[in-house]
Amino acid sequence: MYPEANKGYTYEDCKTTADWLLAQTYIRPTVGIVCGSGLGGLADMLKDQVAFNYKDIPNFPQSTVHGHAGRLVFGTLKGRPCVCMQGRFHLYEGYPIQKITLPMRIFKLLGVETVILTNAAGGLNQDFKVGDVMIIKDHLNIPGFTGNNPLTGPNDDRFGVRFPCMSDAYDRELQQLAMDVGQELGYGDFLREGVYCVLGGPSFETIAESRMLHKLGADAVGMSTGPEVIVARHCGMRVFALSLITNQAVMDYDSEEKANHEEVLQTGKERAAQLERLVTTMVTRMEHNNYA
Ligand SMILES: O=P(O)(O)O[C@@H]1C[C@H](O)[C@@H](CO)O1
Ligand code: HPA
Repeated sequence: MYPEANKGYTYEDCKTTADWLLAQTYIRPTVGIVCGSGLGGLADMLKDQVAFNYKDIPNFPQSTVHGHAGRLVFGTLKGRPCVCMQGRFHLYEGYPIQKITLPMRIFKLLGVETVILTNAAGGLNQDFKVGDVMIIKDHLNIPGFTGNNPLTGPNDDRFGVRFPCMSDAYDRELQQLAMDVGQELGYGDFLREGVYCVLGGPSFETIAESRMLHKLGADAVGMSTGPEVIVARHCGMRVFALSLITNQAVMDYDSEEKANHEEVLQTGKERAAQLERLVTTMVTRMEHNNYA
């Protein structure tokens, strides 16, 4: 009925990968972290690291994008066992959507309960500035509008239900925790919240597209995260996600600005330290508050 749709992404395939990883490390992560473009430094915050190159992990895709190292790092953050993807996969790399989201199911089978995702995104909200950090409260999954949803294909009830709810995709307590922690750390001036819009990429948006997405209610636009969130929620993990506003989407025909990946990586470098501190402090507090 769904030719090829589940080939290589079945429960058994995910279990093989998870069991292989569990056999190589004593760390049993309850928090899974995904690093966005230029934000891989988060993985370096982990102590007692056991790291794997994606190419050595059975059934794992390879990173092809500059700024995505392609390593899965196990370790602890202030004593809390974590696993961190230093590099994620995107639709535009040519992988089927089930493949780019496969790591979420492997996280689940490793024992992860809470997933924290970061990404680089273009700002659509005119109040946002480059360097702002947006707590994602919701998303517009544009590939899903045309049927490119990671849950397409036979449903395996061992992961989750056929028709999962997404109105509670982004955990509200974790959003509040991020706000609280951000304020305490003195990040209030650049901490925002908003709606993230996923496109397929790799071309950046035209002016008309950016204007349309803004009118539709998006505050930031990017090329990832939404599909991972859908799969993470399908299998019952709690989700928190952040966008670093690395550039302003061009919305004015008189503008000389041109979106480019170098600017994205540069802004990532400039904000990396604060982003890492925000996430690591949150992880510590999650433990303290029994969040995960
Ligand atoms: O992995 P993320 O979503 O952070 O990567 C963004 C989207 C594109 O891959 C790239 C564009 O510069 O950064
Ligand atoms: O402006 C953008 N558009 C889409 N994806 C992005 N990732 C970083 N910046 C952008």
